[in-house]
Amino acid sequence: MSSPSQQTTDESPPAIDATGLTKQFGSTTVVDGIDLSVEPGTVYGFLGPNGAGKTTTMRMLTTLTKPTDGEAAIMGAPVSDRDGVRNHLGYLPEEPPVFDELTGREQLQYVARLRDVPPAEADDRITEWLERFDLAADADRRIDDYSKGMRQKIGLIAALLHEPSVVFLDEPTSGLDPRAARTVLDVIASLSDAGQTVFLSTHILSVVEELADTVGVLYDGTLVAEGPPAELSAQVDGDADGDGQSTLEDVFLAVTTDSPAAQAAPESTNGAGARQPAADDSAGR
Ligand SMILES: Nc1ncnc2c1ncn2[C@@H]1O[C@H](COP(=O)(O)OP(=O)(O)OP(=O)(O)O)[C@@H](O)[C@H]1O
Repeated sequence: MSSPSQQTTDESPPAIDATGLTKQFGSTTVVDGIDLSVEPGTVYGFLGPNGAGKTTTMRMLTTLTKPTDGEAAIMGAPVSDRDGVRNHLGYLPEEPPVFDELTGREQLQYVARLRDVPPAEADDRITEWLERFDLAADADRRIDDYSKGMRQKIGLIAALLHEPSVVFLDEPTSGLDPRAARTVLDVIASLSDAGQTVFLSTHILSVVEELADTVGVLYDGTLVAEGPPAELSAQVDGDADGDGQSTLEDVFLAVTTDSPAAQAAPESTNGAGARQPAADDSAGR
């Protein structure tokens, strides 16, 4: 997690800055005017039920999908300027894009070239990352023969290889064994310690509780709660999962339902405003 010295100063723009970010597919609005401001060097945990719009939001922030409305910038560079923003960001999507016919090492060398990492430097970094993720012995096998977890590791290394300022990770521990998952969590913590910003979407609340400086909960395309995890948990009025204490799970359950339990939603602690979902929010979805 971040130290106070890594917080944004007047001179530096937020690592991620979005205003009114909106995406419609046809007549359906799947991301509905969200505002985000993520400080450099912090970890932002992005939560929400299946279909809430998390991936769509990340695709807009990583230039892969054009917003229907609103604006976003990464390290001050607008996402509409794809070339300007490209080297600032790394993205691990849910399904890492890899070429089955390449070896793991070739795939990473290819990504390094695309990202303008000098070849000698790239080789050193690739060797280091492969060792860190216990992939060195398999580096020269074709990805075709890799397990899901091995592909995931390659995707993660590919997102980090050019040392981007802002990294977007969609379910980074998906398919990983506990040791590899622990390595990923340690890597995320060390990225943040080094001043890189991590935007982390996951359904694993313990990961967010451990790593996130700020949590945002998306529900039906709207940011319904935002703040430091401990503060959100402390504010939730209830124990929705019945375990005797308020946790991030209680927050999640309270703010991602149209039921009266949503009345227990916490106040946002940094300005997004906790929202009570309206009964017709899911209309047309
Ligand atoms: N290209 C598309 N065309 C039409 N609808 C889409 C498209 N991409 C996503 N959607 C819809 O947008 C909504 C949000 O999808 P999204 O993948 O962003 O959700 P998510 O929060 O990432 O979900 P999950 O947790 O299941 O990964 C869903 O209803 C989905 O069906």
